[in-house]
Amino acid sequence: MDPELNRYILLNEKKGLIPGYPKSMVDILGNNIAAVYGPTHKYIRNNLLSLVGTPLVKNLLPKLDEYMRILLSDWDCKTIDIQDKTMEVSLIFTFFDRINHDIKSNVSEMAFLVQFKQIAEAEWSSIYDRFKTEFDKLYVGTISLPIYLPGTNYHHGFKARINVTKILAELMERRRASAATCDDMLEHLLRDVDTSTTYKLNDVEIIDQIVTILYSGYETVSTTSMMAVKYLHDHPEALQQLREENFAIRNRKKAEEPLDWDDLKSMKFTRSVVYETLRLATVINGVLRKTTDDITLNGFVIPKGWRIYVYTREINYDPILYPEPFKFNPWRWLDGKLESHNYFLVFGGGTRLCPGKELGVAKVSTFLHYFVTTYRWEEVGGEEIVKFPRVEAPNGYHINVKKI
Ligand code: HEM
Repeated sequence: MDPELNRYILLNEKKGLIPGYPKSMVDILGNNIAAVYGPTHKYIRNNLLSLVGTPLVKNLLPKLDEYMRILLSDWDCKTIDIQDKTMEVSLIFTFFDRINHDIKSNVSEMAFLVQFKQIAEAEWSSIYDRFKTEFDKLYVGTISLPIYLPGTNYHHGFKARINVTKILAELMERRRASAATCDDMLEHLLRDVDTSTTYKLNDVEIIDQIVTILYSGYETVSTTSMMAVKYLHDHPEALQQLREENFAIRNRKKAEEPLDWDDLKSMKFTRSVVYETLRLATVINGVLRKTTDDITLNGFVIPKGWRIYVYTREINYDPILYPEPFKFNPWRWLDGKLESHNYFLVFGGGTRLCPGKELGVAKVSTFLHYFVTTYRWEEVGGEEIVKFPRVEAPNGYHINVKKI
């Protein structure tokens, strides 16, 4: 829990502190970015950065904006399980770039499904169903005990990984056979659009990258979006300021005009709300490392092959860094100093600093932009939200939504 030691470990992978994720995760996620180190990690990471890194957020914003409008367009006078809905926020636009405007009227469709149908036409809806079912099993399998017996989550997850691979391989085959070009991540991976990357990924690596992107951005973005709604509900003064900031942007734009990069950069209070939510409702409690040799840390010898849980959660509640640490106070982030603090490890650090950081913040911010400028809401009430060991609403988080 020592912030200095945690930071040292994150910054010193080269000294033999490599990722040490559990067997279930490695077996099911494959030889992905979290399982590799050294030069292999470098090229896999560079490729990922070319798909989801900060400079890309600028290009991805118009689509993100469009999908978010669609996702939020039919919530009026409904009771929404925000936990369920924000899952869709996290999945938005991983694969597919175009939206079929004809199906906008059927907007209760999940954003992911909308994208699937659009790209793949008639037969894709069946692929979507298969994919989502398998992906959910895969997800649960990665956090299970690695006991390969029929009926266990690990066994289901293992099988699901085989099926996900099969579905993605089919998808790639079709895309390669198609003469049409798309402007999405899959296209980028297949056609090697990025000429700055000298290393060309093989098909197995491409599939690993797709699974990694879906996996890493899934719970992080959705839980943060849900918790931001919760904190804003409980703190009307913060909601008021957030609304003012976002209405000011809407008022200087035409109704259908999407958010652009300058808007996003100007949303300082929105960003502060996202950061304060990430701090208070810690989605990733820590990261795992493994020693490649005996190593001395703070006077203790950690033997070769031991795992270290770099537990970063408690740093978020350090009263010296964050006075009144359990108070939701987005204003503490406004001057930007805390974001660059040495002990701000919400997105990890060193060579593994989250490559999807700005994309994740952009997704939650765009969601909040449209949510608070379109709707007001009340909690149905009586539902519990647990913050440890996982942030979740065991029975959902239901709100009654009305157009402003
Ligand atoms: C907004 C919420 C997010 C949080 C709090 C978060 C947090 C983190 C943390 C703590 C790590 C470090 C893991 C380690 O050191 O082993 C990490 C790595 C990573 N994140 Fe995120 N993340 C978020 C969003 C995303 C999104 C949206 C994506 C992708 C679209 C993404 C992709 C990744 C990948 C691929 C890695 C591995 C990097 C590497 O090993 O080099 N993350 N993230």
